[in-house]
Amino acid sequence: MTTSSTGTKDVDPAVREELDRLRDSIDNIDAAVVHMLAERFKCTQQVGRLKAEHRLPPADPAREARQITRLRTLAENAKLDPAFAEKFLNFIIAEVIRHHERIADDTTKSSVSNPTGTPAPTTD
Ligand SMILES: O=C(O)C(=O)C[C@]1(C(=O)O)C=C[C@@H](O)C=C1
Repeated sequence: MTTSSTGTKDVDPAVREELDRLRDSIDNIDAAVVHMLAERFKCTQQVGRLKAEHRLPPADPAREARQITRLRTLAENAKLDPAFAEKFLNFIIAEVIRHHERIADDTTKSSVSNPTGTPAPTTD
C-alpha cells in the first residue's frame, strides 16, 4: 500500500470496500459524538444560567475531580486510554467554563443596566 498524499484511489477493490465500510461506521460515530456533545452543551448552558442567576462560581473543581475519577474508570473498562479520556473531558469542561463566564458577565451587565429587572416597555 502506498503512503503517498494522493489518497487511496488505486487500492485493491476488496481493501477499498473494507475501508469504505469502516469509514461509514466512523462517520456514524462522529455524528453521534456531535449530537451528544450538542445535548451536553444544552445542559451546561442551563447550568451556566442557573449559576449566574445565583452568583455561583463558573467552575467547581471538586465536581470535576469526581467526574475525572468516574470517566477514567469508564475508559479503563471500555479499553480506552484513561489519560486520553481525562484530557478530552478537561478540554470540554474548559469550554463550558468559558461559556459560564460569558453568561455571568452578560447577567451582571444586564442587572447593572436594569437593576430591578423591569421588562422593557412594548412599542405597540
Ligand atoms: O456541574 C457543573 O457545575 C458545571 O458547571 C458543569 C461542568 C461540566 O461541564 O461538566 C463544568 C464546569 C464545572 O467546573 C464542573 C462541571
